[in-house]
Amino acid sequence: MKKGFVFDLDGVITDTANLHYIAWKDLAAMLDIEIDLVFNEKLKGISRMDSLEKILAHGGKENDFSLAQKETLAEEKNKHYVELLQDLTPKDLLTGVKEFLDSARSNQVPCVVASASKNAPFILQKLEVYDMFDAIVDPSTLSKGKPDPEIFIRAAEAIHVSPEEAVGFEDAKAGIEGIKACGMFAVGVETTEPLEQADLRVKHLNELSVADLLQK
Ligand SMILES: O=P(O)(O)OC[C@H]1O[C@@H](O)[C@H](O)[C@@H](O)[C@@H]1O
Ligand SMILES: [Mg+2]
Repeated sequence: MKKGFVFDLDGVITDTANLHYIAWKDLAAMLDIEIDLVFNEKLKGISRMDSLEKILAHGGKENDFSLAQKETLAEEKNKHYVELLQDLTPKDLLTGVKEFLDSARSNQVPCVVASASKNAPFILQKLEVYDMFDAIVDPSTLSKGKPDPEIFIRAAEAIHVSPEEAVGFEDAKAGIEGIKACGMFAVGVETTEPLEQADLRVKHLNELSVADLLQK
């Protein structure tokens, strides 16, 4: 029997990958580095600083900046990204998300967000679903990013269930890996990449029933 739901944000609740891409592409261009949509796939689920490191390495500039300079660059990208987030509305919720969260609430299943994004609270407010979650893990308090299971273990703790009693929803391979590494049941929300490691694979949350998942 499952007792709680753990959600990734980007790619599961809403799709902000394209907004991250626009902001990173501009920053990379400023540094004379070109990135494309294929490369952008590598940035899904990983932290802001890890994304910057990957972009710099892609352009052969991994040793060109001090830590302070990299922090300034990451901050600049985030400023642009947050500007792009201003236009987010409840229409940007992915298919079936609102209905699924409503159903979880009516079944009294606690829900928690486990996202690498420091902008998660703001995004959830813009989407008008902030109040549907019992907790949001603060990624700045974590020592390791996905695929490490730390964020999912902390998420389960936040809603007072064990990882084995929780169902995790993820769209990225690294996320599914983290979910499975702590013994959680993994639902893979497949957008671009196949998620073979997931226990259950769907395109949209409207393919799922809360009652069925609780029986897993
Ligand atoms: O820069 P933020 O909002 O803190 O986000 C960190 C990461 O959050 C993840 O959810 C995204 O998939 C990554 O692409 C992003 O880099
Ligand atoms: Mg994601």
